[in-house]
Amino acid sequence: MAVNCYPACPEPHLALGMPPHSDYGSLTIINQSSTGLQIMDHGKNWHSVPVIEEALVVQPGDQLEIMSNGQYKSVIHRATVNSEKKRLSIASLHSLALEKKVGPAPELVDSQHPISYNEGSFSGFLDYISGNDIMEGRYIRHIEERSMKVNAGANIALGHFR
Ligand SMILES: O=C(O)CCC(=O)C(=O)O
Ligand SMILES: [Fe+2]
Repeated sequence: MAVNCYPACPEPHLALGMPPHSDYGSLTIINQSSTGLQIMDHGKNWHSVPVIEEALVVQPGDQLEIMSNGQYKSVIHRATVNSEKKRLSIASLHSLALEKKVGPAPELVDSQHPISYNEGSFSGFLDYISGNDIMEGRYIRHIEERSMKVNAGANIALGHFR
């Protein structure tokens, strides 16, 4: 579980509380004290997630994208700050165990839907983010690119935040 506290910021247009990322786990459940969470759509536009009384936000993470062989996509999200008040969020991150290898479900792989991801793990994710700039690339794209190179025998350039 992560408890995030974002103090009021005098110049919110110049700062972010948390940069764009996807969570590695399967599902993340978020409770936010005020608006600030934003999600990216396929056109790379940002949308604020409204605060709805007694409702929680549930976001698919990278493990769900991998296990579903890309049928579900993990959500790219970020946290903005505001000039008036401190914001709190509580994120309950649900992941398989640290060393557990996660790959596409065999039932979802066939000639029409070739394997799109190599196996990943939470520890692989931690190694990746500790050695790379998270603004430059995502772990899930890293394991996807590797598998696409292996499958297609070609180096396919992929955009970072998709
Ligand atoms: O503060 C938020 O709403 C987002 C927090 C978040 O993305 C995270 O803890 O991974
Ligand atoms: Fe997150």
